[in-house]
Amino acid sequence: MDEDRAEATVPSWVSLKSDWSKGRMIDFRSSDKIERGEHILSNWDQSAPPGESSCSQSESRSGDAEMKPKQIVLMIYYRWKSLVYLCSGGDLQEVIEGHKMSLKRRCEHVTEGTNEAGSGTLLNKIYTELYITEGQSEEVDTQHEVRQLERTSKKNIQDTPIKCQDIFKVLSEQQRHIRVVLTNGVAGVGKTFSVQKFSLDWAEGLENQDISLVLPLSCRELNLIRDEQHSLLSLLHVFHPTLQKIRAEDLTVWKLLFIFDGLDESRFSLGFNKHQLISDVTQVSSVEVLLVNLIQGNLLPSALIWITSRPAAAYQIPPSCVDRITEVRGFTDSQKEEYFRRRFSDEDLSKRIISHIKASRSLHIMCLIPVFCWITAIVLEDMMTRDQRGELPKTLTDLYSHFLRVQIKRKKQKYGGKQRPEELTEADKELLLKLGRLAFEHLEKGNIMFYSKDLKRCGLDVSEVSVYSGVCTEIFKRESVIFQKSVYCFVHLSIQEFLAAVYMFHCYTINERIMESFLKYLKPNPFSCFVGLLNDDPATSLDDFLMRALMKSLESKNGHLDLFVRFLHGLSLESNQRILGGLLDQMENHPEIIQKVLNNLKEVNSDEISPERSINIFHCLMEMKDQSVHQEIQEFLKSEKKSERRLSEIHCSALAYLLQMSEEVLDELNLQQYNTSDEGRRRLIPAVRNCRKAELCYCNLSDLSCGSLASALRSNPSHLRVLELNGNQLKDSGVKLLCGFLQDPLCKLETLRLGDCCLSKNSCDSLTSALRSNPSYLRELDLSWNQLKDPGVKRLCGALQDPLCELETLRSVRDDPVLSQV
Ligand SMILES: Nc1ncnc2c1ncn2[C@@H]1O[C@H](COP(=O)(O)OP(=O)(O)OP(=O)(O)O)[C@@H](O)[C@H]1O
Repeated sequence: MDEDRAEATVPSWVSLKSDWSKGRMIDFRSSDKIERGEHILSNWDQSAPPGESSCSQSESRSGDAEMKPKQIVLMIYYRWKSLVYLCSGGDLQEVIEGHKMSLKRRCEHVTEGTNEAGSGTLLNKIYTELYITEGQSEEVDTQHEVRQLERTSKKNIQDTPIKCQDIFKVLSEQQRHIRVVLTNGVAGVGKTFSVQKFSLDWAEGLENQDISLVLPLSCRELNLIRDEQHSLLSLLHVFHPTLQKIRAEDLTVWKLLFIFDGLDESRFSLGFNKHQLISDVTQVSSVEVLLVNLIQGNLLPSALIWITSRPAAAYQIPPSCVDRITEVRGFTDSQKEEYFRRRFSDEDLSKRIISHIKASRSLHIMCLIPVFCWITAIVLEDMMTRDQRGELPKTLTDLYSHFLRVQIKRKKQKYGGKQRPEELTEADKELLLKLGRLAFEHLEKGNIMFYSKDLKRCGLDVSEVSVYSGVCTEIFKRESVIFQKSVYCFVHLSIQEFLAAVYMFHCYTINERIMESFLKYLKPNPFSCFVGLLNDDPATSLDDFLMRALMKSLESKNGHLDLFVRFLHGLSLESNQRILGGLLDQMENHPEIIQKVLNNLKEVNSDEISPERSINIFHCLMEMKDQSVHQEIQEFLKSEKKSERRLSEIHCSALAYLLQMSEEVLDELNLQQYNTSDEGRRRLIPAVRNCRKAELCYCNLSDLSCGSLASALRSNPSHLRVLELNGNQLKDSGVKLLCGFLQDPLCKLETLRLGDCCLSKNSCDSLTSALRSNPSYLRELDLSWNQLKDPGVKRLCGALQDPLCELETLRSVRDDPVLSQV
């Protein structure tokens, strides 16, 4: 199937186009064509003339009455041009129809793994409506869906749902013309499926027919021409060969929609501040420059742009260029059920699967993200149709181990063999471990796409069907073929992370040297319990190995090894090793060793690690099925005398996790009320995302804590009204990080106390620009006991003159906090 799909991307379009257009008469009187022509004319009523920046687009779209003479002239010119074009018999309709057919062919089948090579499922058969909201409601600094799960299982009542097909529509009177839409969503939440469904509905003539051409351009494919120079026109010719005949002037006449799917996968950097200005579709430049010019509206100012991205990469697009932000949030509870009903034609089976999922809280939460629905469907279908059912998966390692086991079994059933279906042959094992190596080596570098040479380096023979058939079809796939170059990837990032962990665990059991180079770390060991350990010493015991891997993962800034290290801990349990049917050499782990691993996790000293990331230590415990900390925190929450109970650091991570997950918004979080260490208090910071008032005074917080505080605040800005940070060494750098949150229009903070925080005039600058961008909420700002100096305060006062500024009280006196009314 993958090969089919890969071929279908480019070469088939060419043949489709040439076959289709061969010998076909064009009927200029076709009513369809006339309608299309009228459409184009009416579209031009809404579009602005070229040459204006996107960021100022909206003002120029208010209708003819308010247009400047130059705009009217340009508009008449475009109307005339499109009319001449139609009348001169341009094969507009033909090109559009050809493109629609090609797009339909490309989008009507889904590309998720399938065990039957060559057979694809129809998108419309399994496509289930997703929960998409307008606006950004959740944290944007996380890139992995698993971490997102911990936040999105609760819905915010202020969210405004929006249908995928409506994302370019003006839905209320307050809205202006929507030209650039940015759709955020974590991995596997359904962004590509949404793009595919939008394109299919357009190609089938069902939705958005006012758009002349929908032009999807996947960022992972654009990577392939990263080093080449192209004009926008030649770029379209390369990726949409059905459009070979279109000319530069056509592009300026039609209403186009460019879809850039998967910005996070792009390997180019978008320099919005400094770049070559391009307004001509035939002008040659790099892909990134073309993209920036399109987004800014310098190039084809009337073209619509839709960008999808995982949250971690979305920041690359300046908010001023975006007219609408939407977020794919996954499936609601009823959509989850709908998904399983659509997936299985056997109604009884789907009913049983749904009731099993409902009975398991962890599975039910996981199914919020569609890709987990898919994995769960595969695992549960197998378990339900088997005689001995066994225990349902409870942890992620459980689920993924079962998933891999199902793949192994399917292969055996398909190709026969003497062993029991669950057992692996040496060849299978070898192949899976080679894939594991590929997964691991590229995960370390942050790569999710591989070329043939990467496969060869890991001993994988790309020409072998074994890579695509049997055991690997739902694990690994050839994504596309462009310019005769194949690109490969794992069906999902989490599968890459799981196989990478399997491989690393295997290396540990056979004492492979690669493990040593991975586990070597340069920073001084931050773990008090390992102070005596030399960094270069080989990892000998399981506890040492796992602790070093955890340490390595915590060193990563973006958490790209978090899920990997969770899987690694899960795989240390014999029960999970057994599920994998001989892929891992089973280790005899004495209970004392496992206990030591658990104790290490509970005692990790993470002074230098962000509190957000420390929560992963708690997740590692959960993957090892240790419920003790979880239970103790549940008891703590129920207890009357909370301040008397001493909380360890791991307790605080667990508490932070539970508080941020809670349906209820906390009225007040006062860190001083918890009987714990300074580090414990820091680990509670992520809970700020779910409270109205946060008192974090005199907690020895530094600028490092401000980073995680800012990211916690950005996640749910609508709740927090009061933030007190007096007496912490935040410094200017910390305040700068906080101001990133303050200037967000969604931030409704009313009181901010930063007294005695080691601030200088630089903080005044940061606060001034934050107040200028978001002047309407802050009422009280306390800056007393800092070294602000007069020029700093003066600048701040400048911002207060803004008529929109609502600040009522500013404390800024150095010696004595005197209240000054503004
Ligand atoms: N609307 C949907 N209906 C049915 N299944 C879906 C839907 N959306 C997603 N899925 C399932 O989830 C998988 C992942 O979806 P998709 O590739 O669209 O995610 P994504 O958000 O683009 O992820 P990534 O950021 O990793 O590219 C799909 O292969 C499919 O199995």
